[in-house]
Formats: sequence, structure tokens, C-alpha cells
Amino acid sequence: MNARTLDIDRLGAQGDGIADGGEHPTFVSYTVPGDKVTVSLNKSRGTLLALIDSGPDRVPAPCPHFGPDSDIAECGGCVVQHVALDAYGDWKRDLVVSALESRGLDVTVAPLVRAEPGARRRVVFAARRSDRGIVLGFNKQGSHDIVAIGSCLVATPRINRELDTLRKLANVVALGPQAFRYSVLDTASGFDIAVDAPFKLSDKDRLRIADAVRRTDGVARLSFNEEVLLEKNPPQLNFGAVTVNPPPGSFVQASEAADLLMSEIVSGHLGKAKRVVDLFSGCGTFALRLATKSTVHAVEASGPALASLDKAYRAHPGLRSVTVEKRDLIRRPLMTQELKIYQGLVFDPPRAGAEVQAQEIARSVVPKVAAVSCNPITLARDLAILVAGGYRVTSVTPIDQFLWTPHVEVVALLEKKV
Ligand SMILES: C[S@@+](CC[C@H](N)C(=O)[O-])C[C@H]1O[C@@H](n2cnc3c(N)ncnc32)[C@H](O)[C@@H]1O
Repeated sequence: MNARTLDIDRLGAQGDGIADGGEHPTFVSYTVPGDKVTVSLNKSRGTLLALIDSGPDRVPAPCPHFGPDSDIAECGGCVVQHVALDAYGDWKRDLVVSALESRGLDVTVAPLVRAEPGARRRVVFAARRSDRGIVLGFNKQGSHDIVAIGSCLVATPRINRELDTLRKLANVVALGPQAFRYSVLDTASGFDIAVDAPFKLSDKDRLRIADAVRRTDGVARLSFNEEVLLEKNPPQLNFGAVTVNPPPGSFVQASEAADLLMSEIVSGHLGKAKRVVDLFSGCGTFALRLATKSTVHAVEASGPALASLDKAYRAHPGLRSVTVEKRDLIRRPLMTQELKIYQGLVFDPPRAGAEVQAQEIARSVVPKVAAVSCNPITLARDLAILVAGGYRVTSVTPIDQFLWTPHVEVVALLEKKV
């Protein structure tokens, strides 16, 4: 074993401590700046063997599943529970600051908006049948091993209360030893469970699973590889006063509190616009709230997401007009000419961002733009395109939608004098 003693200098973008002292940086999980540690070294990665001295921002992790000291098992769902609150907030905010700086954007970034534990309504578990029964939990860090969990501090109280129920249902779904994804969305009308598995079901399996769902209280729907096996009642999410029934497995903001805050920021910026366009609209998180004041055109690639947006709009009288358009915005962005009828625009693309769409927005005369993103790197690229096109960034708000992970949600607001 290649054991070394290292001094940790900084926290990296993935939440690892980094020792800069050697020929190249060495990454050590579960460490903080100021730690002196002994590690077993494998190229640029050190596995923590012993903590010799603690850095000033080291705190005990609140979850018994966290880190190599866990008495139970080391869950890889969270990576930075051992970092003090202020240092954690600074680190996450800095992820955004450095991404923007790398694109030459000198803009003020607000402090990180904190998330509370227990706020995550959408949790993607890993599951697998083993010799000792079903294992439901999260992958161990950097491994395919699934660590069974007894509770999750990040998930909503209802998901935690019903873990046994969820586990029993996962056991009914599991065929053979292959691992599968078991995504649980905690909605107002019960759990919406979406299974993503590498195995196939027979008709008999379908009936058996549907029967188990029927007999399980608190589960609204279960779908398997996007096929609904049973919907007892439509899963319900409230976007402001509007109730939406999201399609199986569709994108939904992971935390209700973050969803609400982002919508408030976006609505505050675009609220006076007569006509707004919502690009990458999903099921209407922004569109349906903006429609209380503005006419909205929602554009999105997923037909089922748009159908649920449209259904929710039609069931809620009193909104301004909402139209939907199914369109692949990466291949066929809304062109500058098409944008000229709007006074407000929000875009919330997947992690890869919306480079080509941003080029069209940059050339447009839409006076107010809101950019929402879960990836500061692609957001910074897209914002730089808008700034080159004459937009000014007026605010950047990082939101801790993904507590104790290296992920951060960002809402950036922009204006163009036209
Ligand atoms: C980060 S989600 C945002 C959804 C919505 N704004 C919300 O807050 O729930 C990104 C959305 O982009 C959609 N999407 C992915 N690729 C797309 C594409 N090429 N063209 C249009 N929409 C796409 C996804 O279906 C998803 O709904």
C-alpha cells in the first residue's frame, strides 16, 4: 500500500478535499481544508486512512450513513455533510462564481440560498434483489454497490416514514439480481414511482406488480420503463394555484421549496411582460405561474410534459392564454425573428445548456430574460453569449436545491435596453 501523509488545501468542485503539495493535486473524499490526513495513494486519488489533524471547518456529519466513519454503511448520496455551514455555503457559491469568471463574466453572485433537510420530494434510489432480500438505497461513492439505507435526511418526511412500504414494493418489482433505478416523487396525491430497469416484464409480472400497487396505500402510480402499470389516482403537483398531473418519469424540480423560490424570482423579473416565452418548459413550473399575469407560449421537446401542462391550463379558469409547442430546441431553436413578439423569456435547459438557442436570444430584442440552470459551467457559457449580444446580467442567485451534493441550481436575470 502506498501510504502518504497529506495536508488538504481546498475543496474541489466535486466536494473532494484537494492536497496541492505534491507534483500534482491529490483528491481525497471526506476531507476539508486544513485537515492533515494519512491516505493510501492511487495516482491522483487518496483514500482516507486516518485523520491526524482536523481543519477548522470540519463538523460531524448529521447522517449515520455518511462517510467512511459510518457505523452502518457508507452511502454515496451526499458528499459534503462534514463541512461547516458557512464554508459549505461559500464553496457552493464559489462553484458559480468561478464558472462565471472562467467566461470573463464579472457579476455579483448572491449568497447561496440554503435548503433545509427533508425538502427533497424527488429521490432516485438504487435497488437490487440480493440473497438476503431487497436492497434499497444509494450507490456507495464511486461504486456500483448499493448501500441500504434506513432513512435519508435529504428526503421528505413522508418518503422516510414510508421507506418500508417503498422497499416492499421494490421487492415486488425486482426480477433477478440486476440493479434498477427506483425513482420516488412525493406528490400531493401519493407517491409517483418510476422504475427504470434493464430487465423485461411478462404479462404475469405486470399483473402481479399492479396488484401490489393496488394494495399499497399512499402510492398513486407505478410505471416501469415509462409504461404505466397502475395509476390509482393521478399524481398531483401544485404550481402556484394550478394543479398539474406530471407524466411518468417526467422532469420535476427536486424540491418544492426551490421550485417555489425559482418561480418567484422568475415571475418577479418577467411579471410585467405582456407576452412571455418559456423555453424547455417541462410541465409548466414557470409557464403556469407566469400565466396569472402574462400570455405564455411554452416550448418543450417532451409531448407528454406539454400535454400535462396544457391539461392543467384548461382545467384552471382565469389564466391568461397559454399555448404549447413541441419542439427540439437544440436542433431547432426559436429564431430571433420568432422571439420579437415577446417582452419576457425564461429558459431552463438540461445540464448541457442551450448554446444555439442562446445565440438566437442574444440577437433578439426581448428586454427581460431569466436563465435557470442546474449546471453553472454551461450556464456561464450561455450567459457569456447573451452578454456578447448586449444583455446585462442584473442578478445571479445560487439555490441549494441539491443539499450536500456538488450540484447547485442557479437563476440569472438579464436585461437588454432596446
Ligand atoms: C431542467 S428541465 C426544466 C423543465 C421546467 N422548466 C421545470 O422547471 O420543470 C429541462 C427540460 O428540457 C426538456 N428538453 C430536453 N431536451 C430538450 C430539447 N432538445 N428541446 C426542448 N426541450 C428539451 C426536458 O424534457 C425538460 O423538461
